[in-house]
Amino acid sequence: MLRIAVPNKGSLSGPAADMLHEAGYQQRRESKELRIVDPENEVEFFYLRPRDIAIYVSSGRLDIGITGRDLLIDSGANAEEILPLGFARSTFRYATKPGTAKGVEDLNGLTVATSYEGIVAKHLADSGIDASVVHLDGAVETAIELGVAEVIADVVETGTSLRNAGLEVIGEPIMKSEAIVVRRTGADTEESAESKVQQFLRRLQGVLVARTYVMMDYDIRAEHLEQAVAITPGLEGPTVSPLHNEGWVAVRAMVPSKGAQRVMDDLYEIGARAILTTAIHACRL
Ligand SMILES: Nc1ncnc2c1ncn2[C@@H]1O[C@H](COP(=O)(O)OP(=O)(O)OP(=O)(O)O)[C@@H](O)[C@H]1O
Ligand SMILES: O=P(O)(O)OC[C@H]1O[C@H](OP(=O)(O)OP(=O)(O)O)[C@H](O)[C@@H]1O
Ligand SMILES: [Mg+2]
Repeated sequence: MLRIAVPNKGSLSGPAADMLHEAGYQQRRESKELRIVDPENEVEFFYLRPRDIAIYVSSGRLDIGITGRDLLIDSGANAEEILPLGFARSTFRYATKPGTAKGVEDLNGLTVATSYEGIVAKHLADSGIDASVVHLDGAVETAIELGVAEVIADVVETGTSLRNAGLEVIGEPIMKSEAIVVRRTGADTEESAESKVQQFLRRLQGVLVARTYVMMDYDIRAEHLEQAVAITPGLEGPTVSPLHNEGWVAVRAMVPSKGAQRVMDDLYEIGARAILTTAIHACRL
């Protein structure tokens, strides 16, 4: 049975459960459940604090886990990213009251409050900056107002929390994060478990593709086919079938959903008609 760690709370929890559900896995019915078995798929899910997941996985007790890239790096655990999942995207940045500092080079002698001590201590050391780091559990934006630090380093998505606290980002982002699948570094799983891991990853990749592509069908005169194929190259090449109406062909290709309307406009311009897009519910590439 494959043992998988899933975030139990926070920004990662809901989207991770949705993705697993879309991939055909059973998920817990209520948020107090700590583990569930999905016997049909031979998988056991453990609902753990996102911050702890890389540590459990690195211990070898759990095969894989879903966590944030920033949390993995912060933990310093012996685990590696094996698949980015495209949700819970954020940046990790320094911020201060306007006028305190312009960049990381101005942080010497200051105190930085953060929940991500591992990332910050390493970044300061790598930048040759001698600053103190104070660890807080969350809501670090308030630390400056309350005099605990002059600088914070935190997750920034929309920037709303920073604006509300009257803070502004300084310097370049320390890192970009998103939800990821992690696995113990150098895990030498036995063959049957390895094939289960690969099947799990293929299912999640299928969800990612289904979320980012649509299926496009259209009819076009054969003499414009090459132009049309250049617009909709598909993944391995589009399917082209003859139409009963002589001189016309039907084309079917996967197209990134972002920009699908523009693709339809371009196809129409070169003479394509009956252009349809349909959602993809699941796929294996
Ligand atoms: N506003 C946000 N937008 C996108 N991702 C976020 C946001 N806040 C946190 N994350 C991501 O969520 C992960 C942190 O999860 P964690 O559960 O520890 O914090 P949280 O989502 O802030 O929840 P909590 O309410 O418990 O603080 C990190 O990978 C982080 O980058
Ligand atoms: O840029 P924004 O869109 O405002 O998002 C970033 C904020 O979201 C998270 O906080 P959360 O609400 O989880 O509270 P926390 O600080 O207690 O973790 C994160 O720690 C930032 O504070
Ligand atoms: Mg938080």
